[in-house]
Amino acid sequence: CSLREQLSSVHGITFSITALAFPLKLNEGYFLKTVKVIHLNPHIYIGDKEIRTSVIPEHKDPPPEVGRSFLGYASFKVGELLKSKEQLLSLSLRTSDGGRVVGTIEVRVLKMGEIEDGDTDHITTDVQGQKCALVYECTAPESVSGKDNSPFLSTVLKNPVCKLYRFPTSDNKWMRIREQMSESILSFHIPKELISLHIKEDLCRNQELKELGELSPHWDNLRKSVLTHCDQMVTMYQDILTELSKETGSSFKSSSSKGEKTLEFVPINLHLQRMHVHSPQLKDALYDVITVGAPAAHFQGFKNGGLRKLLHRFETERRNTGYQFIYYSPENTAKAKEVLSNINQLQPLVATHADLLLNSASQHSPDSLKNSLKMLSEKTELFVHAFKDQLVRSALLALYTARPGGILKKSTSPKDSAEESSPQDQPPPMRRQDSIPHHSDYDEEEWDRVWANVGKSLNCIIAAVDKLIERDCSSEEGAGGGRSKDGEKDLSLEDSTASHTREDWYEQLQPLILTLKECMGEVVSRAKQSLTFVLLQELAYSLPQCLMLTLRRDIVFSQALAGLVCGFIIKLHTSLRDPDFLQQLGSVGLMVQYEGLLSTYSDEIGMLEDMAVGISDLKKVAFKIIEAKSNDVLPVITGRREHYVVEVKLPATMFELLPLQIKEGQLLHVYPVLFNVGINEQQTLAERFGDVSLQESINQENFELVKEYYSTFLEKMPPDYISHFQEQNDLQGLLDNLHQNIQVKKRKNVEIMWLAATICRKLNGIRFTCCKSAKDRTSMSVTLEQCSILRDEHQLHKDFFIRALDCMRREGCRIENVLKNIKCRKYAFNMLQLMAFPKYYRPPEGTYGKADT
Ligand SMILES: O=P(O)(O)O[C@H]1[C@H](O)[C@@H](O)[C@H](O)[C@H](O)[C@@H]1OP(=O)(O)O
Repeated sequence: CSLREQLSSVHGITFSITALAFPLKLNEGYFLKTVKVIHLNPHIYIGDKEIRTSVIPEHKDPPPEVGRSFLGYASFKVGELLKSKEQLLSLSLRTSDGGRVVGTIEVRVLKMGEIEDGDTDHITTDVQGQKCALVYECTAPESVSGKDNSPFLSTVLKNPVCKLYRFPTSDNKWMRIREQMSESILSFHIPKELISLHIKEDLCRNQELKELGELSPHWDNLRKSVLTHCDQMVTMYQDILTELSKETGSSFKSSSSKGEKTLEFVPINLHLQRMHVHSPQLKDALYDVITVGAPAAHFQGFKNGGLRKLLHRFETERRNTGYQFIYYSPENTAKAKEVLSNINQLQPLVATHADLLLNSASQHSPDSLKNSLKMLSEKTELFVHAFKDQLVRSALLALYTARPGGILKKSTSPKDSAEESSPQDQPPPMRRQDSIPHHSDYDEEEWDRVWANVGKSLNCIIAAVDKLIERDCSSEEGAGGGRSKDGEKDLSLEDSTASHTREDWYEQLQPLILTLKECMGEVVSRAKQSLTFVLLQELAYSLPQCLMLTLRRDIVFSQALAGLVCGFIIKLHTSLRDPDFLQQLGSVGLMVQYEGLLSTYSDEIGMLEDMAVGISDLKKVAFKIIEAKSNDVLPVITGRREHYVVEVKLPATMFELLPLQIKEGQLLHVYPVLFNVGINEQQTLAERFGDVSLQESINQENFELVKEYYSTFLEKMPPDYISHFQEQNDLQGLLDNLHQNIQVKKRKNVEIMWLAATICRKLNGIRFTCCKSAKDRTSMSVTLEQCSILRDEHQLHKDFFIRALDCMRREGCRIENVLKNIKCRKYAFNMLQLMAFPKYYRPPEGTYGKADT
């Protein structure tokens, strides 16, 4: 510290000195291990001025072990070092009496990160001797106003840690801050839900593969091999689920467990980080950030990169390798899964409505019959519509050629780029587009006939119902409504007519319903088989690799989804009384903004590649809010890999507050975006010797997504709201600024994160901050964000900005987070690392150091 103070007064040279003070070459095990007790005291000169560097404050007596552990002195002139050819001095280390040489020490110039930009006023943000205003712990998680932790939220959030602070405002009043950090049982609940769904989906697909019918030997062998692997995968998912189910009541996976196989689906160190501000003359305000380790497949590792690269490479290879299978584009494969899922849902639905119609017929109730018919017609139309896809036709043909004896006799020229011919028992040639075959003998119209029969039989039912109702009316009129002339009911006549027509209605409709079901069965069986054949192609290429990629994607998605659901529920809960928010939720959807602090160097490249795909996959999720009918308010997930619906349950009193459409089950969408800025020493290396293009393209792509979201927001929210919103917020200005910052290619441009976070908060979105473990860098970032908000929105006294920041980092929730993860109260940074960090991301002295992470 004294060195820093002295150096900072020497203009122009501080940078080199700070850089010099720490990287004394201590990378040999011996030195590293002993440096703490050696008290290596080189004398540093600036010009003629000698500066002592010592770990022992000059005014204090050396601790007793110094005599035993003191190794030696060395001194040098900075000028000499700077002038030296290699920027390196090799010095003899002498005993304290200046006699014996006890070793050598190398001193070299090292330029790191911001230090190079001349930003060297201090290594850490600590202001020595200036304690923060006030901080104390509180056990109960009550809010400043005592309102924001309802029993509902506490069913999801667990083990809160709370800290209270008091900081002065610029007009010398006090603001009170409650910082809260809670873990969530969703960390485990969502992965379990999701894995169960994967098992269900995969079992169903495996069954459909088995039911594909007779295939020619080539395809049959392929199917057998696919089934063997797929069954193994299901077993693996089942084992993981069994293991996870043993973790009853768990709500936290520590950073040190990130590589554990059985916990792979669980997000790392997931927490709600909340700041509740109560400042004089201003409204109370809540600021939430979900902090979580970047969703990534740590157990599988990053040797070959992460999902973004792996998926791209896999798809390119698959497209270019016309070998033993038919190539369907990812879009077509996804469509096949969608149609299959629609069929599986719609067929039983149509069957149910058909039975309800018969039920109405047997009750002889015209109104009920009309209603049942309406429902049946609607569902049957949806059913018919589900098959209206060229893919079903081409898949039928492909399957036809794969049946025994179904060899292609001649190829026709492709109708469009998505349909080319492909001989089946021999490897097809290389092709870049979908290689769907054609067959001259194939009767395409047969499918049309089968398909049209569903519509035709529905029409028959409609006509029959109309006729029955018509006849019923006229017979009632003819019979005088069953009344005698004097107005008395002629019971005997009514009874006989009723029993006759009741029997008639049921009997007349029943065969028609049977025909409809048969026609549907025929369509379903053909379409299902053909689309399952498309899925077989997806699995056929590079089988184990394909399944490992699916597993990796499932793992990453599960971690991302757990965080999202947690964020969504908290956001919904805190904004339930805000009608503008609810309107935005229903009509625009919610922006979910992720701040990534990963470096684009070494393993973290792979993590970032995983994270980018995991977050982008969240687009496939929609939320639905339902009324809780019991004490079980945990969310339920339905759907399949291409599309999930998360049902969030709200207690009746809260559910009542929702707009009608949402109460009626409107699907609520989310718009995930990710901005990443690496800040550590690894990022310095990436910038110097590596590649930052991954970060650049992610930021660029996601900026476009934010822009799109904002235009939808402007379009869908009411004009009055928008004009008020625009008066209050210069969102366009922020967007332009963000865009410029993304374009400018400045090193460690943390402005990008601040702007993206501000845009998200202004647009009522959900904030996330992530690094590898959500422990060290994340803690620096969220505390900085909190203090910046206090400064910009709550008039924190400017002299207290750094003190508040240090105070939060030293004594706030985040150091507890570190403790909770690694059982040690130290951020896992060393001096060298911190020198590379942007200034405001450095924790105070004494809070960081070697930690066994
Ligand atoms: O929470 P993180 O910032 O991902 O923790 C890092 C830390 O930044 C780094 O300095 C340290 O060397 C470790 O790699 C930490 O990661 P762990 O996952 O090991 O906690």
